Amino acid sequence: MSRNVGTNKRLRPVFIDEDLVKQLLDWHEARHAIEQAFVAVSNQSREPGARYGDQPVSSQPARTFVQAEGGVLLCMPGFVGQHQLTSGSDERTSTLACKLITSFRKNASVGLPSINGEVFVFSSTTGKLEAIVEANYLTGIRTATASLVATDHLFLRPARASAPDGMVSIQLGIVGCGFQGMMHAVGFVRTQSMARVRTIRLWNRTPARAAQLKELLIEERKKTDSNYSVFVCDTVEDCCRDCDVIVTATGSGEPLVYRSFLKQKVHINAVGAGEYHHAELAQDVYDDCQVYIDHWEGARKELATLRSNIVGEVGEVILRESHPKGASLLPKPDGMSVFQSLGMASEDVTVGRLVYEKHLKAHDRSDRD
Ligand SMILES: NC(=O)C1=CN([C@@H]2O[C@H](COP(=O)(O)OP(=O)(O)OC[C@H]3O[C@@H](n4cnc5c(N)ncnc54)[C@H](O)[C@@H]3O)[C@@H](O)[C@H]2O)C=CC1
Ligand SMILES: O=C(O)C1=NCCCC1
Repeated sequence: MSRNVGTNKRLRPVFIDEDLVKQLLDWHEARHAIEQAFVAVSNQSREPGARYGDQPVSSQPARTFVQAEGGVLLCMPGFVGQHQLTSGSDERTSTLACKLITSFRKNASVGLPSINGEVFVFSSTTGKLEAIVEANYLTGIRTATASLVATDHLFLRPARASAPDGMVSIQLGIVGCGFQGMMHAVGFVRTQSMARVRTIRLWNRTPARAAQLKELLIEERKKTDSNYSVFVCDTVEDCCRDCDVIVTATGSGEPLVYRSFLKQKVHINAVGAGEYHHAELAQDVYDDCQVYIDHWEGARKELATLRSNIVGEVGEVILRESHPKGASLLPKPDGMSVFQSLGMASEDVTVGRLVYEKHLKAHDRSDRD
């Protein structure tokens, strides 16, 4: 009997570590993977007869949380069917994966990231585990990219469409300069075809962390041939002042951003999770904005106490752009929009698959099942 009968050709799954993930993942390809995830989830949310046959579908239950002494373990399984790996390609793939990720807030005191995870990628035909992808950087780039995609579809595209030269420039505010704040700031400066970044305002509870991010963004300015200014702000109010786009990425359990800090028209990506997922913005912000989510299934569970006008999923906004039937879900032209980012398994599924496929391409494809 062949040694592989009853097992499979590859004896062990591929392990793709953080350094490799950083080499393999690119902001533009990640964007396509995240758009596919958003669209797959929203296509699936439609009535079966109203689904688009040319778009991906998904299966993604609400994630589970297991509380431990020092933090929490999240289990995030998902399947995305018939998604495109690269923009414009005819090739489709289906991916089954599960991210296991922990959030241990006090890890900074022992020099570790507070969020640590892995994505397990399975064959969607045999169910065999094919790859384990370290998912700290992956979670950073996928979460920042989800905010970039939401910002583009909800705020920048409409702004570009009404700008005489089709160009938009923004003042960006980053409230919380930890790992996610840093990834979001870098994401905005690396993808300036969406909007030129004019100014970046930074606030962090410990100002030294904002100062560190300022240094990094000054380095990025040279690499990206940009000319934005970067300011470290003493207060959240000062950070938000005159911003067009804001990212909140803290662990705060208390409101940090109030309506009076904000311009009339602003887009906020609310990413951080304190005790619950909508703690960073004050009720007077939620009273006056339109909220967009990544997925209803998760929102029903994790945003159950949110009092606001939830318009719908970002993926449904994207689907209606390309298949213009029915009313537009876009924010009111002079209103405030909030992308309430929970984070969802489908994002890790499509980005995990992208990393794995790029790894196979870069190495020996022949070891594939
Ligand atoms: N929506 C999503 O998909 C994801 C959300 N997250 C959430 O994003 C947040 C940031 O995560 P990371 O940057 O990885 O963590 P990190 O540990 O690198 O940074 C945490 C940040 O929160 C700030 N912070 C903590 N408590 C605060 C308080 N009470 N008031 C003001 N600032 C406070 C810290 O100063 C720091 O800037 C967390 O809440 C995390 O759960 C993380 C990953 C994905
Ligand atoms: O979606 C994720 O990944 C996470 N979301 C909330 C905090 C931990 C990681």
